[in-house]
Amino acid sequence: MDAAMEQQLNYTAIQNLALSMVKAGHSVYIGGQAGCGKSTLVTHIMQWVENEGKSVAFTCTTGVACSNFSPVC
Ligand SMILES: Nc1ncnc2c1ncn2[C@@H]1O[C@H](COP(=O)(O)OP(=O)(O)OP(=O)(O)O)[C@@H](O)[C@H]1O
Repeated sequence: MDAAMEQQLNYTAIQNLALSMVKAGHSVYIGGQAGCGKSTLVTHIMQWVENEGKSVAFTCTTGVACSNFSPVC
């Protein structure tokens, strides 16, 4: 994900914190109430990882959960 993409999304402070921690190489648990932006952030983290030339392994506990990530599942 490039800087323009991050700017366009206008992430919240907590989304930016999680993103910066991922970029720093930390393992991050992303949780929160329904609709707070978890899936949006995870999708863009996956895009960022791929843009870094790395592979992404993505799993969900159910098919319904995975349906939120149609571009990758
Ligand atoms: N920083 C943001 N600013 C504005 N809208 C946002 C932001 N992050 C996410 N959204 C929007 O909020 C909506 C809910 O986001 P998302 O589906 O990522 O939430 P979620 O936490 O994964 O929800 P759920 O727990 O129900 O699966 C989407 O329409 C998404 O585009």
